Amino acid sequence: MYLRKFIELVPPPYLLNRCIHPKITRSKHAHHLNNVQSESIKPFDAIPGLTPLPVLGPIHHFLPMIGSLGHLKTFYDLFKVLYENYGPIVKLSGIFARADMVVLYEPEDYDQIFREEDISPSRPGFQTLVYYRTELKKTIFDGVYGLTTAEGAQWRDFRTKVNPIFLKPKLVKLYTSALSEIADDMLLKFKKQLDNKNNINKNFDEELTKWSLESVAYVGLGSRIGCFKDDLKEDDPAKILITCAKEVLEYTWALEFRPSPWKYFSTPTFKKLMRTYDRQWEISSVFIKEAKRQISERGHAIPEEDKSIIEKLLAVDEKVAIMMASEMLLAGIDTVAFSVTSILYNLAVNPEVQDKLREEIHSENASKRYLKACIKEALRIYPVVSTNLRRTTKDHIVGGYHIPAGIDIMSPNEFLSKMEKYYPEPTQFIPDRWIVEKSNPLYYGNTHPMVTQPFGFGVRSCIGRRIAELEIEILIQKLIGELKVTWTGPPIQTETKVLNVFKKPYHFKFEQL
Ligand code: HEM
Repeated sequence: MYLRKFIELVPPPYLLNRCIHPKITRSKHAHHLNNVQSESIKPFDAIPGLTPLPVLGPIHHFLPMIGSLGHLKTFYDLFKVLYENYGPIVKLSGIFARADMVVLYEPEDYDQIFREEDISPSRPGFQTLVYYRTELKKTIFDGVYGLTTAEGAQWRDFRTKVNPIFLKPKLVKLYTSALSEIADDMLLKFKKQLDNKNNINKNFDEELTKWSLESVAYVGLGSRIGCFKDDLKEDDPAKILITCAKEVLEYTWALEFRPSPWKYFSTPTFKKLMRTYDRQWEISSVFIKEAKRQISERGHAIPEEDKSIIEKLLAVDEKVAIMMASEMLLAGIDTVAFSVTSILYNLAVNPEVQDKLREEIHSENASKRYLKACIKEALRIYPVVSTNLRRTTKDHIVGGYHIPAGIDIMSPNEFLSKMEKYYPEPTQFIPDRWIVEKSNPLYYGNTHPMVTQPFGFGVRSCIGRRIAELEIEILIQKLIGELKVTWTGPPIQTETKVLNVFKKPYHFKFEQL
């Protein structure tokens, strides 16, 4: 029953193409065109791009062998092929069961839309999670739909409540000592396995995921959850959360980025995903209730500046605290683990950069200037999120075309960040470009500020940025301060599975200094 209701809310792609645009936006569109025709603005339909087949949409372009785009492994490859075939503005209709999309390759063009939309920015979330929160569990969530899935006034209301808590550098810094302890545990794990290179590489992403989960859970759930225990049983809350994080990505990829009829009936994968969200919510609630109990036992008479994120969230509302924990577990595990892998890989294949960083780590220099530059450079070359996204809420005229409301605008940041046009030696890992003087040709400020946006843009940008940066800085300082890292295999490859991921096997070698 729920499902049918949801289908009415979110029509399938071919219906979106046929009815929503013609009926809702085209009327506006036609009116608008009457006004702008004389100014030679081209209509939305004239934007070059993939031609859809009836019912199938443009999926045939992606089919291996017969598709015009071939078998693409990453969003980077997709954006490259589209750019080469169609130029700086490309339309995609009915892909991934979503609304029409337009890729804008000129930073000035998407800058214009992102800015004009930044009062109440809309970014469509995973539709399966939207369904879970707004339909299946509507009565539980009761209007508290989280940052990744809420839109309009509900998003604004939630973000306004949590912004002052997450964006205060002083508050985030309170976590330095706990995050250092967690990084020490990670370092110890690496050190124990130094003699066993195969083991390190086999378990590399799993161990790093445990570290990022342990770190973000400490912030979001208020206690150590014990991811590093040697004998984690299947029913251990830490083990359940590790499994949930993995399953969310796997099932979301299968349901939202591959053809799936989940909107018409509950497929087995869809049911599994709903159960995964249930388990994650239940575990988060248990931890949050425990944190609440401990705080009320201790009493609230401590200085405001010493209060933790969880305490401040609980002061807003218990449901907001659980929802925010759930968001952190969703958005703060793989993103951070991927970014650390990228930094370590780039340091491993650039030993002179690694030496320079180690020198800074061992010095008295507290600015961490070079470390921060290394992180920025790794996020430029390997951003975990390849593209930023906004859904238009009004009409725009961009690049000579009319773009109506309801269109997903994509900025291909990863693709642009690797273009010679924007960065000299774009595929080289050169952290210095983030710190050299203006007169130096490498100076990052020579490029448009919208080209590289690893944490997104404006008021809807990543709320966990400061936490992520702190976690990464602490871990990299510890690892590079004590270990030498090299890479002994062919260049690392990425693929896109919702987020960018590195392909296995890994070829890291760590040595004690
Ligand atoms: C290196 C690590 C990370 C990267 C590269 C990253 C990147 C991003 C990006 C690109 C967005 C979309 C922003 C936009 O649309 O403008 C985003 C949103 C978000 N991120 Fe992160 N993120 C990271 C870590 C984290 C962490 C650790 C947390 C939680 C503590 C987190 C929580 C969120 C949330 C809740 C949103 C949705 C914000 C909203 O819609 O208001 N992220 N992130």
